[in-house]
Amino acid sequence: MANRKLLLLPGDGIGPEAMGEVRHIIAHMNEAEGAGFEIDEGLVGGAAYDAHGESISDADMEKALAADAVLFGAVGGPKWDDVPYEQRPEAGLLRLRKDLALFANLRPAICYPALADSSSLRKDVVEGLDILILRELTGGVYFGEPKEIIDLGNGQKRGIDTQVYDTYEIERIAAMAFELARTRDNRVCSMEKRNVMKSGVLWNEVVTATHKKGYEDVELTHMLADAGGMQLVRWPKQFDVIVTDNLFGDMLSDVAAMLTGSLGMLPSASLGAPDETTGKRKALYEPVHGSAPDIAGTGAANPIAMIASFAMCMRYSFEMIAEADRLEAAIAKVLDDGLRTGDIMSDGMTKVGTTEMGAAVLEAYKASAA
Ligand SMILES: NC(=O)c1ccc[n+]([C@@H]2O[C@H](COP(=O)([O-])OP(=O)(O)OC[C@H]3O[C@@H](n4cnc5c(N)ncnc54)[C@H](O)[C@@H]3O)[C@@H](O)[C@H]2O)c1
Ligand SMILES: CC(C)[C@H](C(=O)O)[C@@H](O)C(=O)O
Ligand SMILES: [Mg+2]
Repeated sequence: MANRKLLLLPGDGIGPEAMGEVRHIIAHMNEAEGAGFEIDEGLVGGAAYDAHGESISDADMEKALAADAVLFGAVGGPKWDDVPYEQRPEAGLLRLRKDLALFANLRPAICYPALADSSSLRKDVVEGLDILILRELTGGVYFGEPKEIIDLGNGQKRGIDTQVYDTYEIERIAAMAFELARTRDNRVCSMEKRNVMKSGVLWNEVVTATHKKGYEDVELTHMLADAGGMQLVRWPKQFDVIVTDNLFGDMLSDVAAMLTGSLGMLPSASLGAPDETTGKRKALYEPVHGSAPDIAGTGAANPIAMIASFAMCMRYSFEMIAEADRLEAAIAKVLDDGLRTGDIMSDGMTKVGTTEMGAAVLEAYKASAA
């Protein structure tokens, strides 16, 4: 039996609720298909803060470093609004990204056929949509120094964040964008704000230079990130792969989420560089959505983003392509059958909660066994 080490970090709010559905899928795969997932668990976010006063412990960081892949739920919520900035729940996620060196965040936005009517945009704008936002994840304004609030002594304070990018950080994400594009429609659009930001000027230069180093078969275009946001809602199907920095990628992927119907639909994969000896990448898989405090505890959360994140985990970390395809097809099947959580509900459909949706996906997965 294959030995596949997975660390589950369910986190806060709807994180544990959505993760519960993935747990059932993993249990089935271990029992019925000999998948050999070896599960460990840890605490992150507010749950970790409540247990030991920090958003992730060194012991759980060690587990994350030792795992083949990490499955992450969501962190945050009003309960922790007043904890010190360094210990806020979100800091646990940022530490995981930084310490595991997960520089590449793949955020696919796919509009399932059954949901073409659920977007706030017209059906013809989103129907058949399949784009990939590749977000740089360990640099930029998220991690640049200085990052502080200073007292100016005249009754004023100054908040400072620093946007920093070095050549190598842009090169490696650009190369990844070109490589991913080759597996898709072979087109990359790079987004920055070179008209305002020096880091944008460098980003544009380095992406262009990287393109010339063996990637000229891929079509490369550039767009200012604000115009990119506009084009994403005007005619998103013009894009294939969008490569952009940490902050623009955060915002543009939430915009892209609404093209698919709901934030509850969007999975993501965060990958590091291949290990020099084993070739394996460190990896963390998480839904794009947060802890959704407004619906946490009500059993209404859509578990599809979390389940689809597990499908990405099988695809990218374990080369379980057939299983990933089957799980994604199972999601499409339950949507075709008319099952909907509240966030994607529309007239004539059957409203279900988290557990019913998760169970239906698992049944559809089981039914697709060869
Ligand atoms: N990766 C993460 O852990 C992550 C990501 C984003 C936000 N957050 C944190 O989550 C907290 C809440 O942030 P927010 O409200 O801005 O964003 P959010 O993504 O938690 O929620 C935004 C809206 O989308 C809805 N929604 C999100 N996921 C859903 C799902 N699976 N099913 C149904 N509806 C869903 C919510 O009910 C809410 O109305 C904050 O503390 C924030 O920092 C964490
Ligand atoms: C929770 C927060 C730190 C995170 C981010 O800003 O990257 C989230 O919004 C995301 O998109 O994963
Ligand atoms: Mg975000």
